[in-house]
Amino acid sequence: MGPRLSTSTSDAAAREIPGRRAPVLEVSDLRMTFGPTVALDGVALTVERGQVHALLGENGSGKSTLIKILAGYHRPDPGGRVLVAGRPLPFGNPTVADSHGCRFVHQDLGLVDSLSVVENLFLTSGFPSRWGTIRWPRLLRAAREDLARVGLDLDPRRPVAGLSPAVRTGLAVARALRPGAAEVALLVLDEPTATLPDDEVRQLLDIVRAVAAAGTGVLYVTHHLDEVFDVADVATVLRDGRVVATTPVPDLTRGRLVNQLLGSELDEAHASSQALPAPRARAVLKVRDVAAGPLRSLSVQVRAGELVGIAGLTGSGRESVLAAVFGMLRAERGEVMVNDVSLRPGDPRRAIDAGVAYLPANRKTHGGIMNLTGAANLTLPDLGPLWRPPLLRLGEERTVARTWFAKLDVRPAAAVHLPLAALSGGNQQKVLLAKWLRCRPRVLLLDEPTQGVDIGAKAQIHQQIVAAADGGAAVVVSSADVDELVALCHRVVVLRGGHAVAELSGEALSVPAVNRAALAAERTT
Ligand SMILES: Nc1ncnc2c1ncn2[C@@H]1O[C@H](COP(=O)(O)OP(=O)(O)OP(=O)(O)O)[C@@H](O)[C@H]1O
Repeated sequence: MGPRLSTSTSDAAAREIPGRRAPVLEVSDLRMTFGPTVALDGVALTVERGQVHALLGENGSGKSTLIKILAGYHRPDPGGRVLVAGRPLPFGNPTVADSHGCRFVHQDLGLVDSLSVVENLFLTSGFPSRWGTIRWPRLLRAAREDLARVGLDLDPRRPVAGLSPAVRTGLAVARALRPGAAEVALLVLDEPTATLPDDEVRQLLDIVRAVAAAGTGVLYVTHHLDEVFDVADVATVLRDGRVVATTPVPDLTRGRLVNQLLGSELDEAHASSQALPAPRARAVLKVRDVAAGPLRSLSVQVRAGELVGIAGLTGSGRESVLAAVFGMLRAERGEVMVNDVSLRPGDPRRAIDAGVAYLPANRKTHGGIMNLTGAANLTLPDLGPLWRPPLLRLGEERTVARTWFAKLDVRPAAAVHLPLAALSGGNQQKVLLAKWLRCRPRVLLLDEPTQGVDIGAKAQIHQQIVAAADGGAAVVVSSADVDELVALCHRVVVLRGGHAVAELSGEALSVPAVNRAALAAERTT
């Protein structure tokens, strides 16, 4: 399953040394500027066959820009060179990237929920047919082969809608690896585990190992340091568009990796352990017997100044809780009260008027407005203080934005003026969080608040969430990241099978205890 090597003279650069096959990817001197921003500055990187090569870096360090160049989406500044399995890759053409054997699985997996596994597998490549009739037996056989290639034992006729996130990601990988015009030399995975719970991360890492074992080189973008040690052979760290280091993983320690990432030591234990404020007596948010989708029943009360976590595996109902409380997802049953106001199912407007702010997990579909500036996105929900009819005081808006962006370390400094689309993914997340923190909500609902955020910024975000609670907000955080919940919350409600099966606080609150409760077969409360 090696990469096909061209024999044309223009591909003399194929550089076949007898007995040694060219690396699947060789990047040299890659530079990319967006106006005054230097996103990549002389980047060089090599991925060998069968290697898992982790690519890390702070938010805005240039990872996505590099991937977008490989995918043919961006054209870099002149001078850089990319070889795929020894063949020069022409820039700015997604089809050519594909025919050179580069495949990509982005965070947005591009699956169609209403279709089956087999239909999704053939969606992009077309269905084999004879005289206009789809040859289903052949299709199902090929689908089983595709799934087996990534170690997935799955009925291809199943609808995609019911699959867990790890299996969905595996399916997207299987689709990317479908044999096509060129054999797959390089698979690029862009933060594939951003919102996966621990047990699903393990499942996905098995898939990544299986892909590499078959000879494909894998470029694996992540912010999760544990995954580097679990799955990667080599790690390259970018900072401000430059390669800081490329190190074989056996030569790395966690401390050394953090140092490469941040340019300084970060005391992670210290950074994530916050002194939590003392909750007030008054319950601000009262949720009683709410059911919505996989969530069968949840009752919880949250006091002013209190931080409550929601934990649970995929399918436990965790992902539905905050959307149902906010009203974005119509609850089938139950009651939500904010102080004395009763919220209505499916009526987010009423929730906002009652002082509820909700940061959804999916910033692409429910998040910010990509063509508005960072400052405009920040101030959008509450323009009142900036409004002097008939004018919006733009200077004041920028000052407010600068203050908030400094608190959350939004980069670059020009983010205030830049459209949201020009910010890196992690920095977009920080802007959207700042937007709701600024509104000083009575109830703050946060779904995966630090997804895609680097380890340094995560600590800053946690500080600001705690500060919101200190200011009197009742905060509920739903996260697949159990470490985050344990570091940030007074108590954590664990869901399983749509019900709350445990509530852990004080001494009893720990990562193993939450994981045990999430996995335990029986209900413990
Ligand atoms: N379309 C664009 N226009 C202007 N600047 C851009 C554009 N895309 C990226 N940038 C800038 O290039 C730099 C690198 O961004 P990039 O998205 O590559 O970072 P990243 O390492 O992927 O970050 P993250 O971990 O947050 O996803 C950032 O300063 C970003 O603001």
